[in-house]
Amino acid sequence: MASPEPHIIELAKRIAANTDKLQSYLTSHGLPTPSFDVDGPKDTLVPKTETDAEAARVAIVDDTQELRRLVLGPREYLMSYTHNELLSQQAIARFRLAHAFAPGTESSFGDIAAATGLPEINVRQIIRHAIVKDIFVEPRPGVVAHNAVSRLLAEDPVIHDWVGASNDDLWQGAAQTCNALEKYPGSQEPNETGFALANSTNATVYQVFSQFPERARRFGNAMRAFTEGTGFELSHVVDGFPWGELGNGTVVDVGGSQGFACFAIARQFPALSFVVQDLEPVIQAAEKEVPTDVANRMQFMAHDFLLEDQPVKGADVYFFRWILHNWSDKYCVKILRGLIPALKTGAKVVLNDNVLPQPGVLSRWQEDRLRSMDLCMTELQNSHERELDDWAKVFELADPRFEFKGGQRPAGANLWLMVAEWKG
Ligand SMILES: C[S@@+](CC[C@H](N)C(=O)[O-])C[C@H]1O[C@@H](n2cnc3c(N)ncnc32)[C@H](O)[C@@H]1O
Repeated sequence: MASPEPHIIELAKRIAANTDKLQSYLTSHGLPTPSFDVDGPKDTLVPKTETDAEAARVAIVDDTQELRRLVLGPREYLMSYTHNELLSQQAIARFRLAHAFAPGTESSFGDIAAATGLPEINVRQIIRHAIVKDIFVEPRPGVVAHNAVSRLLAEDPVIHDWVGASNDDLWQGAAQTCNALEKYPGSQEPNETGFALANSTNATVYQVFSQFPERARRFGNAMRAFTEGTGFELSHVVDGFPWGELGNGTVVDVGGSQGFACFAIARQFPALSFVVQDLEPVIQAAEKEVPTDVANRMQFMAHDFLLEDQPVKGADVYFFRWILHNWSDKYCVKILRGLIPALKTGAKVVLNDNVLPQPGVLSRWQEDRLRSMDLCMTELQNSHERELDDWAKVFELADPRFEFKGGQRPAGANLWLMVAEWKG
C-alpha cells in the first residue's frame, strides 16, 4: 500500500487547485487578479452568493497559513516577532507616513522625514519593516513608492482610522489585558479592563472617549468600517424575523443609535410603530435626521438602560442589536431585569448579536475573527462573546419567566437573530 501523502504536499495541492478555481472565477467575470501593484484592486471581491469561488478563496487563506506555520516549525513560529507588525502599522498611521507623498510618485526616506517630522533613521526602519509586510515598495535603494496597500491607507480615511484605532486603542488594551486579569480577578466591571489600565484610568471606554473627541471620532469610524462590511446588511434583520406577525404592534429598539435598523424594518412593514432608545446625546443627534418616509412611526427617546427600568410598557418586541455582547453577564442580567416591569405576557426580546461557534465549524480565518472579537470585548469592557447556551444562561439568570427560544443566523449574515419570550 502506498504511504499516505505528506500533509504539506496535500495542502500545497489543495492551494493550487483552489487558486485555479478562484482565478477562473475572476477571469470569467472580468475581475482583476489579486495584485499589490499600486493600481491593483483594493479587494479580492467574490460575492458571498458565489459559494464555490468564495469557498475556494477562504480555503486558500486557511491552507496557506497552515502551510506557512508548518514549514516554519513550532520554534520559529513562536519566535517570529509578530507584535512588530503592529508597530510599523501603528507608526504609519500615527505619523501619516502614507500621506507623505502621493500614490504614483516616488520619495526618499529624507523627504518622508521632512514631511512627517520623524527622524530619517526612524522613517527608514519603519518603512523597510513595513515593506517586508507588503506595505509600500522600494523600487530602487532609498526610493520609496506606494503599493496597493499603502495607497489604500493614503486614500481611504476609514481604513486609516481602522488601523489607527486598532493600534492606538485596541492593541494597547490587549497588551494590558493579562495585567487587568491579574489585578481584578473575575471582574465583570467595564472599568477594570486592559483598556482602563492602558489609559491609566478607572473610567470605562465610553467615559474615556467622551474626553477625547478626536479619538472617539476615529474609533466610531473604525467600528463603522467593520459594521458596514459584508454580512452586516440590515436586510438580514428585516427578513430574519417575522415582523409581519406583529400586525400594528410596537417595537422598542433598545440602544438603537440613529435608528437605522428600525427605518429598514419600517419600510417593509408599514403597520408597525417604533421607539428608538439610546443615551441622551445620541438621541439628540438622531432626532434631527429621521427620514421623512418613516418619521410618523418613529419616536426617539433618551433612556439609559443601566440606570432606569424600561419606560415603554406593553410593546410587542424589545429589540437589542449588538448591545448585550458589550456587557458582562452581571450587566446583561441587570439590563434584562430592567425590562420586566414593562413586559406583557408573550412580549418578545429579540437579539441581533454574535454567537460563538463550536470549534472547527467555521473556517479558521472566520473563527479567528470571532475569537479575536471575543477577546476584544474583554479588553474593552470585561465582556465576552457568547455561545448559544451562554445566551440561554443569561436569560435564565435574569428571570426564569424568560423562555429562550434559540435563534438562527440568516444565510450570509454575521449576526444571529435570537428570541426570548416573556411568560410572566
Ligand atoms: C454597538 S452600538 C449598537 C447600536 C445599534 N443597535 C446598531 O445596531 O447599530 C451600542 C449602542 O448602545 C448605546 N448605549 C451604550 N450604553 C447605553 C446605555 N447605558 N443606555 C442606552 N444605550 C446605551 C450606545 O450609545 C450605542 O448606540
